Amino acid sequence: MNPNPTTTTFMLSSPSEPHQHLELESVREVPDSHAWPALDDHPTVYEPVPVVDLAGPDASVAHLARVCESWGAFQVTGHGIRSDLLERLESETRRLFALPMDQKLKAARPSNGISGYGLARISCFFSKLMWSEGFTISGSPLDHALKLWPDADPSRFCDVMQECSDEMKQVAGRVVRLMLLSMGLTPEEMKRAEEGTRVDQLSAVLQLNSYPPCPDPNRAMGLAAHTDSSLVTLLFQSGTSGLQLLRRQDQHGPARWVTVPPRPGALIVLAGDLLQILTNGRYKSVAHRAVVNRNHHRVSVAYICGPPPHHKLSPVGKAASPAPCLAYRAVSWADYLGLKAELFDKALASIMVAEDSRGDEGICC
Ligand SMILES: C=C1C[C@]23C[C@@]1(O)CC[C@H]2[C@@]12CCC[C@@](C)(C(=O)O1)[C@H]2[C@@H]3C(=O)O
Ligand SMILES: O=C(O)CCC(=O)C(=O)O
Ligand SMILES: [Fe+2]
Repeated sequence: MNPNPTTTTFMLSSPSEPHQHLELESVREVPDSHAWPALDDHPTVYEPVPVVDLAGPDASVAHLARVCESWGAFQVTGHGIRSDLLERLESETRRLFALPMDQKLKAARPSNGISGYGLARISCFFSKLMWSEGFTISGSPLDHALKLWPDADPSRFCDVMQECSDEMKQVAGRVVRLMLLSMGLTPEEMKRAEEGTRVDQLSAVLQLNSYPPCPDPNRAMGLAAHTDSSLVTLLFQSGTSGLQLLRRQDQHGPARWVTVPPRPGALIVLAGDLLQILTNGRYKSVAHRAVVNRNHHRVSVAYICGPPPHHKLSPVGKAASPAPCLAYRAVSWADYLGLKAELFDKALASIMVAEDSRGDEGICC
């Protein structure tokens, strides 16, 4: 599957690209720099996205295994994160993106850095710019808050971001554990799978996304199709739809985009590439994208979480059919991010163990 039909090898030349930091909200017409040629690459269909209630019987491992295998994503309720905290998360995210561009640029992400304000990192793989802005928080949000609001109390922003990260970590830890339990691993395999993936070990970045209203939504792309590099991503979306999952009913069936409708209080779980590696290809990462709309300013916040950056994750359990053996070599999140930055949607394939060399390496199961 190539979730990125418009991917090119074209790299945007430099940060001085003239339209890179457009104030999108004041643009009356989609400029050529932001006009995407092929948005209808697959049909968009309605299909109810599975819901897993962490506080109810839905959280059964058998149900979860089916959902992970056939969707790689679900809405999660009963997670215990208070709705007033999620409301504050949304309003602080909106407050950040409502700042004037020159203020946001004071907290710009350095060219080789992780944290700060800027275009989606995947932008360099596409010839067109996306109709969105992003802000990545890795570690403490304090330095960012001081740059964004030099004359105001930073705690208003920092407390919400910190509290949300802490709560989302707990939810992510529970979800990852349930996913591993749902694989029916041997006790030995389970022990190995839990190394680096227990709740107290998880590390994460918080990605704030903003999608201003767009005068011609059929020609613009909010965030192009991609998979996250995480074990799992927990996504909060505001009351406007925009997130779409690329779904295939079976391996050879046609792909289509399925919209994830906003569900008050729910978070969305997206399986990431590291989950695909850890589960030996059984639970595949889900390709997703964000589309834009004419009237509403949508925001979303992704808690992108994985093992400690330098922990080497290796596959557990039998490889998903048809591959009979170990499918991926062990890799750390830090190294995998390097591959992703270079190879984008070819990163997973680059760490696959070639079928004919599996036996020679003594790693055939
Ligand atoms: C830890 C990370 C995951 C991420 C790259 C990053 O270093 C920080 C931002 C993350 C993000 C968020 C938007 C989508 C995405 C593909 C991107 O371009 O930046 C993800 C990256 C990822 O999951 O690989
Ligand atoms: O805004 C969305 O719905 C998707 C965001 C996303 O995919 C990401 O931040 O990785
Ligand atoms: Fe994503």
